[in-house]
Amino acid sequence: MEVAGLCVAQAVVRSYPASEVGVASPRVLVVCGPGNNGGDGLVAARHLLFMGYDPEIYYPKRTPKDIYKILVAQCEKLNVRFLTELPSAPDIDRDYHVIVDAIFGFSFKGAVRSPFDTVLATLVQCSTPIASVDVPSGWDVENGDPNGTGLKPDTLVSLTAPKTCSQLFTGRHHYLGLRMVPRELASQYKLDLPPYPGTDQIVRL
Ligand SMILES: NC(=O)C1=CN([C@@H]2O[C@H](COP(=O)(O)OP(=O)(O)OC[C@H]3O[C@@H](n4cnc5c(N)ncnc54)[C@H](OP(=O)(O)O)[C@@H]3O)[C@@H](O)[C@H]2O)[C@@H](O)CC1
Ligand SMILES: [K+]
Repeated sequence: MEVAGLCVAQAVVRSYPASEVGVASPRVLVVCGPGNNGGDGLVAARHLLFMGYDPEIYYPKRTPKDIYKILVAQCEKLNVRFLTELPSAPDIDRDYHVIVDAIFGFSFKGAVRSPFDTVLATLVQCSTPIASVDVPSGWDVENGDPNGTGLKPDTLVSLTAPKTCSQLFTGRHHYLGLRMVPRELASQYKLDLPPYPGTDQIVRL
């Protein structure tokens, strides 16, 4: 999860460099869900801070497991702000340069339940670019967003290997991250993963 979050932070900085955003510390709204996808978001927020960005976190459903408590405590110690409410779409568009969607990953299924139904309804209305972690939240992991009413991320950070739904991603930036698939596993599952450049943990697809 630590490496996954680092990959996400690197992808955000590459897609939205401060020089292009036009401010010294781009403001990032990191929206976290209750599982490991949300954990990736908590880690990414911390790394974004160290990369000179200005992250804030909305984490409405906290799973009481030590791993998440520790990740929250690390952010709190660094004075990363946790929002008690998700701002409205116009306020998000006014106040943030990027949204990190770390709500659901590959374990999402069925209809979106509260409180994330209203969270996604707000994010869908935003024009701020969205960087989705592993799977655009609300998309079916296999079939994506057949009705075209869900999130339309500008960046997708696929982790380990792109999920089937990533074939339907139409945003500008697609990265693969988590450079730690054993060769035997890649061969067993016939994963045709691209080489990572140099020492990078992400590769642009
Ligand atoms: N190699 C790996 O494994 C690595 C995995 N990594 C990351 O982990 C991600 C997978 O994490 P995961 O398995 O914890 O689940 P995830 O996708 O975050 O969401 C599940 C949570 O969502 C909820 N939920 C589900 N459906 C719902 C619905 N319809 N409506 C509402 N809620 C719903 C459900 O909560 P519940 O409501 O059941 O309490 C559950 O807690 C993966 O995509 C990648 O990002 C990397 O960190 C490192 C390497
Ligand atoms: K996601």
